[in-house]
Amino acid sequence: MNHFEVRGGELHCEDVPLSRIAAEVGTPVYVYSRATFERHFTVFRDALVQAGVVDPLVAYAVKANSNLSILKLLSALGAGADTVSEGEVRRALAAGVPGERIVFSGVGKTRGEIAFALKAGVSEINVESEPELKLVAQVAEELGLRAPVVFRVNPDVAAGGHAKIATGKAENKFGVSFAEAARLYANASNHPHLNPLGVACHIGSQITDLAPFEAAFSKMVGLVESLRGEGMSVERLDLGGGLGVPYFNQPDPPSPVDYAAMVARVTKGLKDIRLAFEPGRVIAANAGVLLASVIHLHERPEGRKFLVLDAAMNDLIRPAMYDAFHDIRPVKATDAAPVVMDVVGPVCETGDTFTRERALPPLGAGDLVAFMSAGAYGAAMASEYNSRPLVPEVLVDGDRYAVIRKRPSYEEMLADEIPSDWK
Ligand SMILES: Cc1ncc(COP(=O)(O)O)c(C=O)c1O
Ligand SMILES: N[C@@H](CCCC[NH3+])C(=O)O
Repeated sequence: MNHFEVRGGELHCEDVPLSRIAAEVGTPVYVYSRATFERHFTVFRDALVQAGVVDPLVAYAVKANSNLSILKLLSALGAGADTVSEGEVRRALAAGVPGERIVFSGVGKTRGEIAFALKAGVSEINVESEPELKLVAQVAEELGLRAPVVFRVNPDVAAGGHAKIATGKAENKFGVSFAEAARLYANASNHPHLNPLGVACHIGSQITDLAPFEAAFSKMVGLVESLRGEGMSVERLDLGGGLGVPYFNQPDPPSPVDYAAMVARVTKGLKDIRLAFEPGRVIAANAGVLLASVIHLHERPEGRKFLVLDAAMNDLIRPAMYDAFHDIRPVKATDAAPVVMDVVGPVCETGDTFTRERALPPLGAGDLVAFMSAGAYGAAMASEYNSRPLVPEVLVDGDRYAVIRKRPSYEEMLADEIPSDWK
């Protein structure tokens, strides 16, 4: 079931023509399908349950798309939240995610953030280094409580994909090294203010092959067994996120069903353990598009064509940052022969190029285009670079839509700045 499809010659999100949103809200704008978000979450969770995983904690990675309305609808389906800052913990709480379904990850949590999360009753603080373990213990002692900690272990597994989003190799900053995990776990077990619950790993993002997951998860299962063998209690194994999504012309990732079957197979020997997952992209990416208007087509006499849009790298940074490919579709379908062009934004950076030499239908000023698969790491990574107001977001539900983050006015954009009165 695809909720972004051409009907009557025009691209729709569910039952709403994208041209209507462009006319009423303006462009650039992110447009999300509620039904797709809900389906993706349900498919992921149900795949695990059907494969035999009992009561998985599916903690949606808030960073992928952190809009409160999105968090609210996932929370209502039973989703937890994987968070990496106090801001994300606050978002999750504000959206109604109960503390016991919140995971707090990240390599540099501050004292204040740890205190906030502990007071909020998060389910696990994923500790990523020895100094952080000490800090969590200190804060827990000051607050007079026992901190639920899970050790994020770096399994030293290469996940493939773009180097900027690989996290599971020893050279990456994430997690305690495999070799020190047992010692730190034992220290925590003997500490009055620490309650070690288990271990976690997250090896990267947009992973399109099961093999690296399987290699990492097998190591984690071995670690749980050896910790238990040394008499330590391990009740949780958090397997992170990272499952890739189809980005049009790229290798098809494994389905959630294949992923779940592998998880069930690799973990089946472990008894009395709760599995947790932190999927982000697989829930959000294909649930959203970035809708933009063509400002003009600039044709050089030598032949190169630049399609200049009103969306730019500040609205969708993935192509500039990771050379990411997003399918670009005209909102009005046409059979006209394609033309080869570069698609660029108005920002003053050469990197503000969404794609080079892409064959697209003829397009000109005022035409609308949609960047597909933009629901994850799109709006969440947007900025105001070049003093462009933060891109708004719209959620579609059947034949209705709601603006779930408005476009700030220029006055609002400037309002937080305090001009100094220095001479
Ligand atoms: C700790 C952690 N968990 C989960 C995720 C979500 O990853 P993805 O969106 O690839 O599922 C990330 C981002 O890669 C992460 O850093
Ligand atoms: N922001 C990245 C994914 C990073 C995942 C965060 N650990 C992307 O758009 O592909």
